[in-house]
Amino acid sequence: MQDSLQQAREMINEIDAQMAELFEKRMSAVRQVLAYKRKHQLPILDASREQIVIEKGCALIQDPELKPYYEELLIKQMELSRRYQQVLLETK
Ligand SMILES: C=C(O[C@@H]1C=C(C(=O)O)C=C[C@H]1O)C(=O)O
Repeated sequence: MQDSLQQAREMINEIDAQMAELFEKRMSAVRQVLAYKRKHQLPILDASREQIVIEKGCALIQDPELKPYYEELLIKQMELSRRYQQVLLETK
């Protein structure tokens, strides 16, 4: 039991490390999007793009039970992305 708990948590640690790396990469791409928006005076929020991100993302999830959780994660991620863009816009 101890062993299987430890194994599962090690797997979670590895997955979290990969996700942290991907999160930084995503935010780097977000900075590039912001540079374009700044240049062309576009708003941070693009609701139609967010809908596409959600649809494409959820289509990648195999287990239907997990789809609503993943959708929530994507929504939160984009909210953070917009907050980050707002901070960059105000400070840099
Ligand atoms: C990054 C963008 O800005 C916002 C954040 C998004 C995201 O994090 O995926 C998507 C749409 C926008 O509301 C974008 O327009 O692509």
